[in-house]
Amino acid sequence: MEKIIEQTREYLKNAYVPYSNFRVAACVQTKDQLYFGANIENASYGLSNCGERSALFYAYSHGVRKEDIQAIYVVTTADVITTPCGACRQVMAELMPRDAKVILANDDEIQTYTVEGLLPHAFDAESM
Ligand SMILES: O=c1ccn([C@H]2C[C@H](O)[C@@H](CO)O2)c(=O)[nH]1
Ligand SMILES: [Zn+2]
Repeated sequence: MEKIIEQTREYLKNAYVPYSNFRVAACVQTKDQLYFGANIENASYGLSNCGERSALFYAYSHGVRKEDIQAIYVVTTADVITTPCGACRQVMAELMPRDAKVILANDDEIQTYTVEGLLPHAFDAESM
């Protein structure tokens, strides 16, 4: 776990954050691969993409599918552990298994959640 967090931390430098200056890096873990991403902002702020979604979309773009995913790691340098935004929780509920781990880390601490724990009763394909 610490090794993957260290590798993910390397991607903080790739975050494009001219507006918030808040860097987030993420890593999607499958049985045998790691897919990294970082947050990418836009002058039209609402178009900014979080680190979590960057990593998930990158993994899917390389053929990864829901059942392949074991965990997503999310790394910041914030003083407190920050949890994923609502948009990312909804995307995680669509693209990751409910019991997949969401591992959050800053410089001092690691906290582990699940997709279900962060977004219980999610709206999904079965809801329609
Ligand atoms: O869990 C989070 C929370 C925020 N951000 C990004 C969005 C924006 O670029 C910046 C400030 O909200 O951090 C993430 O990438 N992940
Ligand atoms: Zn988000």
